[in-house]
This record gives sequence, C-alpha cells and structure tokens, in this order.
Amino acid sequence: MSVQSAIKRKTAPDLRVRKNGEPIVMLTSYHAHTAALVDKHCDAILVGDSLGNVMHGFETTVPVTLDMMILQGCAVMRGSRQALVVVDMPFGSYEGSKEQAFQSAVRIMKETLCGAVKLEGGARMAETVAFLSERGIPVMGHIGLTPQSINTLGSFRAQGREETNWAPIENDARAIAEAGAFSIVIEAVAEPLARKITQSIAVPTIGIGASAACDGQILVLEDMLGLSPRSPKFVRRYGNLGPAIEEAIAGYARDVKSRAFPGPEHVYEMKKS
Ligand SMILES: Nc1nc(=O)c2c([nH]1)NC[C@@H]1CN(c3ccc(C(=O)N[C@@H](CCC(=O)O)C(=O)O)cc3)CN21
Ligand SMILES: CC(C)C(=O)C(=O)O
Ligand SMILES: [Mg+2]
Repeated sequence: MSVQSAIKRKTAPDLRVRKNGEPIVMLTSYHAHTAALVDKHCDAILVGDSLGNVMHGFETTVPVTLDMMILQGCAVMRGSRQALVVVDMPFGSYEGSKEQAFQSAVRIMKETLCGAVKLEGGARMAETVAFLSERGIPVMGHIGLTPQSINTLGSFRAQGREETNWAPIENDARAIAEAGAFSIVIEAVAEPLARKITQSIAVPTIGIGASAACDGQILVLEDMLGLSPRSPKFVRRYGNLGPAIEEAIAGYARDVKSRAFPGPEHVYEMKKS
C-alpha cells in the first residue's frame, strides 16, 4: 500500500462530532497546489462557488456551473490528502426539486470523489437536505447571507442585526440541522444570533463573518492571503500576496527587457561532439 492511501481522510461524521470541541478550521481552495498547502493545516477544504469571483472574475456566483465545480473539485482532491473536501452546489443545480439536487450531488460525488456537498438555503431546502442525507450524500448547510440569492436580496448585507429579524434565521438553522446536515455555514450574521444558533443546534456551525462563537471558521483563501482586490469586512488578511506577486512580475519584466534573464544557468549548451 502506498503511503498516500494509508492516510485516512477526514469524513463528514468526523466533523459532526466536533460540536463544542476544538474549533473546526476550514479554508477554500480551487486548485491542486493551494489544496496541498491548505490540507496541512485544515480539517476541511471548501471548493466554493466563490471560484466564480476569484478565478473567473464574475461579480456574483450566479454564473457558476456544475462542470466548473467538478473540474476544480477534482483538482483539489488530487492536491489534498487528509482534509474533508466539500464541494459547493452551484446556483441552479439543486433548487428545482430534491431529485434535481440528488442528480447534481451524485455527479459531484462520483466525478470528484469528494466527501460532502454544500448548498445554500434554510427551511425551504430542508426536504432536499433530508433526501440527500438519507441517500448517502453528506450535506453541509449554508444560512444567513446566501450569495446565490443576490438577485432577490439586492445586496450582500449582514443578516440578523435587528432582533426582530432573528426568528426566520433561527428557524432556517433548526430546519437544516434537523433535516440531517452534518454542519452548517453561517455567513454574515450578527454575533448574538450566531451564538444563539450555535448553542441551539446539535451540529457544528462554521462561521464566516459570524463571530468566534461558532464551532469553526472559514474564509476564502485568496481573501485572507491578500490576493483579492476587494474583500468583505469579515476578512482578516494573514498575508499580502498581491504586492508580492506584482513585485516578482515587475522584476521579470525588467530582466527580460534588459536581457538579464535568461542567464547562463538557464541556457542549453551544445553537446560536445
Ligand atoms: N472573494 C470572495 N470572498 C467571499 O467571502 C465571497 C465571495 N468571494 N463570493 C461569494 C460570497 C459573496 N460574499 C460577500 C460578498 C461581499 C460582501 C460585502 O461586500 N459586504 C460588505 C457590506 C455590503 C453592504 O452592507 O451592502 C462588507 O463591508 O462586508 C460580503 C460577502 C461572501 N462570499
Ligand atoms: C464563503 C464560503 C462559505 C462559500 O460558500 C464560498 O466560498 O463559495
Ligand atoms: Mg459558496
């Protein structure tokens, strides 16, 4: 047996039991080489539909397709070894019916061999979450700010900042948890509500802009690396890769123009005859 196959990947149940334990560490990744780095330090990797923004320059996640998610899901699976890989179901691939969701999720699971899928939506998606979970597909929920609904929401705004708006969001969390989701992402939700939800449901909550009260955290990798030109208020920058990359590119351009690159060490000499 190869060393690689002897390493057991984390599973959805492994994350499920982390409720109230050591916080769950998650980041996004869309490709093999970053997946390998993320894999060393994270419990789970999300192949997020934010790849539409980050890789393709779309303004929203609405244009992202199932094929795009599967292609990048395969890349992340090849690059990673131990983390649970979760693949986002893109807009339009699951909302039509629970059967449509099952078909899309099966394609993702079979073609990428990832360990779970994630879908956006609360109470209205509960039946679908149950349908998939009961048929062997671990589902991560996603409530609060749900970016795929941008066209009905109107803007990316934090949720639950007035107590009068809490009830439907609490109800969403309860519905998805009781439907069998193994974990739930809470995005851009006021701290007291995120804490209340975390304390009231049996599965771990993964926060993004939802405070340290959650059972784990996730960020978009390029945002926390300082590679995204703009990023939401909830991002802390752990690096400043944008300027570092630009400096390297500028150095290359300078050296090509002055013929300082390639140097003698990069040149193929003739074989001695
Ligand atoms: N690169 C990236 N990072 C993300 O976190 C992310 C994506 N893309 N794409 C999908 C969704 C969209 N998300 C977003 C996008 C924008 C804001 C944002 O700009 N929020 C403003 C407040 C805007 C308002 O109040 O109108 C902020 O200041 O945080 C928040 C979450 C989170 N997700
Ligand atoms: C922001 C996270 C939770 C996400 O859904 C994504 O990256 O697509
Ligand atoms: Mg997403």
